Amino acid sequence: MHKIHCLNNISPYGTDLLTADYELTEDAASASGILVRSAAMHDMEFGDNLLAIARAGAGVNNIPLDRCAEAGIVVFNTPGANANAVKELVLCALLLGSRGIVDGIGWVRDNADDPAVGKAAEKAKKAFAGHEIKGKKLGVIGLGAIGAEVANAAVDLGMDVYGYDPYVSVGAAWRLNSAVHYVANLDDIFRTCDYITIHVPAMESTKGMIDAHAFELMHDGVVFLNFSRDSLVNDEAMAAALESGKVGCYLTDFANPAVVAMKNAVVLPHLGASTAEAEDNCAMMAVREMMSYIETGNIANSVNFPACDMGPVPEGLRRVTVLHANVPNALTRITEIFGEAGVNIVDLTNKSRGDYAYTMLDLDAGNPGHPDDAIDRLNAIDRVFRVRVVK
Ligand SMILES: NC(=O)c1ccc[n+]([C@@H]2O[C@H](COP(=O)([O-])OP(=O)(O)OC[C@H]3O[C@@H](n4cnc5c(N)ncnc54)[C@H](O)[C@@H]3O)[C@@H](O)[C@H]2O)c1
Ligand SMILES: O=C(O)CC[C@@H](O)C(=O)O
Repeated sequence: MHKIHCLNNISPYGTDLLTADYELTEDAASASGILVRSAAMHDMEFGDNLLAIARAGAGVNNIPLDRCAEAGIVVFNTPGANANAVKELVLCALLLGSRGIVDGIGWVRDNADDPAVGKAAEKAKKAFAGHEIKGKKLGVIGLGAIGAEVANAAVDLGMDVYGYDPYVSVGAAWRLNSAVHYVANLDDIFRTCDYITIHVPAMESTKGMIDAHAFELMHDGVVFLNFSRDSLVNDEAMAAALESGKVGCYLTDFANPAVVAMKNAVVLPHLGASTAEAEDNCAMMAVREMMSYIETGNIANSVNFPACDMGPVPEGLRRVTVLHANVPNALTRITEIFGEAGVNIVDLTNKSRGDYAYTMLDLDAGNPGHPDDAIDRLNAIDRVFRVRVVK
């Protein structure tokens, strides 16, 4: 029986997919799998049984990816599963940043007791007039699942769209509307656009990438949208840019003490992926990825180990998997050990990704040799993180 712990509320559409071989547990320390949304895991101790963490969502900055890799824990996310939800909220934010909607709603609330509110509104409304987004220039930083959807939807709304992503995947580039202008230099997005929206992951390399230099290049009154993570924007520089009018409006999904105090900031409580549809999609994808890894060793959509797929375990074979460091000679050591134990390797896949690698081996169970000795010897290899007999 595999025990699964949910660190956050996970849609039952996901947990209902767990078969009779699984049970939910309140005890994270005994779990083989953890399902999580935004809960912070950096200070968490992980149990020895923990094989996988599946993030029902895109961002994985709440999970210590390298520590997990070195403990033999595969971390998954659910790319694209909540992209439409975020895209729709970004479109809403474009309009909130263009028209006096927020202040207008505030005015109506403040005047709710006035019996002549209708007449008063006709006089007051000139204070809340705005601009149309049609024909305006939108810069999209990051053209992954969300950025590409935002860029395409903005083209459909008549915007002139500029996209920047030096690492764009072939799939995402293929999905982009050909009307999106590809920009090779980020500064050109800052210089050109009336609206800028950022859709990149929070990493050391993207921390504070929207800084005083970026604001210096922007148009006066630019509207800036951040539905990715607050660490991407330097709050001090943003506060100064809002104060001077360089940024006309900052729309962010990430409340913190600095942004809630900013003039002309519209702050939402991390609502980007909070739709029933996105929560269901993410939960189902996370549970499927985790079950597939536990039952077959196949890895899809991991963020710390390479994708690797040998299909279901063939009848009559035994599958062993090895999570290890991406170092010279690792594969030779692994195959040598099985050879010396008299175990025939019928099929094998080895993939690497950055510092980490994964080897899957299907072994001849009819002529088993001494597989237990082999497993002990594999476990003793330096920089082997986990050896698992899947079946
Ligand atoms: N507000 C929310 O509720 C919510 C929901 C989902 C995702 N997010 C955030 O949005 C981010 C993006 O999500 P996604 O699903 O589009 O992810 P994704 O992985 O599909 O796309 C990210 C894109 O950013 C690009 N990129 C990386 N570094 C870059 C850089 N320095 N400059 C320009 N581009 C860069 C990558 O090449 C990739 O194409 C997530 O990492 C997460 O932090 C927020
Ligand atoms: O789980 C959520 O509500 C937010 C998820 C979102 O920030 C993500 O990165 O996918």
